[in-house]
Amino acid sequence: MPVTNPHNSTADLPSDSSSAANRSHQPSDGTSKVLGGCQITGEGDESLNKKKKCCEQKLKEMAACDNCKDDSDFKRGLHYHQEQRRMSLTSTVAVDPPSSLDAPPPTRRTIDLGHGSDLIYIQRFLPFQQSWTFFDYLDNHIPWTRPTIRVFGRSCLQPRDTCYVASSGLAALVYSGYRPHAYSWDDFPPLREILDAIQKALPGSRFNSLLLNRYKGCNDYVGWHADDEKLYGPTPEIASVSFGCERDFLLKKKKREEPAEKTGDGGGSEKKRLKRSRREDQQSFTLKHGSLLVMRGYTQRDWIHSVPKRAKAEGTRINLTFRLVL
Ligand SMILES: O=C(O)CCC(=O)C(=O)O
Ligand SMILES: [Fe+2]
Repeated sequence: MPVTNPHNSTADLPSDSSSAANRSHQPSDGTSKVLGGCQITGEGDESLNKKKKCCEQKLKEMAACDNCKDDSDFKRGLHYHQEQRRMSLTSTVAVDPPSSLDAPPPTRRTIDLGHGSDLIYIQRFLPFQQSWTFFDYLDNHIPWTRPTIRVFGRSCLQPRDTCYVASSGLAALVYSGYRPHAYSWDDFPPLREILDAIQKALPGSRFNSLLLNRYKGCNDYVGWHADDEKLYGPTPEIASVSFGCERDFLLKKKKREEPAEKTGDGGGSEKKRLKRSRREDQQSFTLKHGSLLVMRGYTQRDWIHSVPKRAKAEGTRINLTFRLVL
């Protein structure tokens, strides 16, 4: 399977032409619930490798496990918000969340992927209610388009809505034969507020462009790709903020050609090594409403990522990826 630049090739193929990798790396939806048309998983903010353990301890350690404890408050608040939205779809969410949502400061997790790649995940990066206000603004004011792109010589509709914002004078972004118009930051003042919050959380980091994606339901997706285009340099930092319906974000290590080790044990230790490496070479997050995920170092060189289709993700999700064009 070719590794692609962000929005071309397999990343944007229609589902009927998705690769085997696209189908085989999707964790089960067994723990999901659907509340008001939006998927809320029963899981915390950790990678799947750790989530199961967290949930097993849930009953024993409710007092000690912040994520489990926070999650139920979060779900209650989300349910509450959706009720309010149902009652007043035109309002810009001027309702207060339950008071138990006020408290905890955002917890930051760093995930070392090895070999100079790492991730930061902050589940509650933006306050819950403010995040719905951003969601409503973005949903209604961004000039979303669903462009026709060219993939392997074929024209197809990109499987999600998109928009691009960039500072003036930067090299143009072109992908899959499509060159998005670069809107100005001044056109959408709330984007600056989000950018300021990111820069405060990541001192020393700089971003001057933003790719926006809107997934309008379970069939919208982004296929496996790396954002490894030359205009971002060798170690791009990409800050990704999510609003609305939770979706899974998968990471998978790019394949390297490695000669098989000869161990003389009938292949037993080789099998163990492969099993271990398969586990270590995948990460999965359920990206929550108001969360921030940052990919850093060599993540784009050594890993690919995707947001696969999810039958139960009926609601709309908006994702913003802030990048620095060098
Ligand atoms: O929607 C997401 O979380 C990821 C989007 C993405 O990978 C991209 O825009 O390059
Ligand atoms: Fe990406």
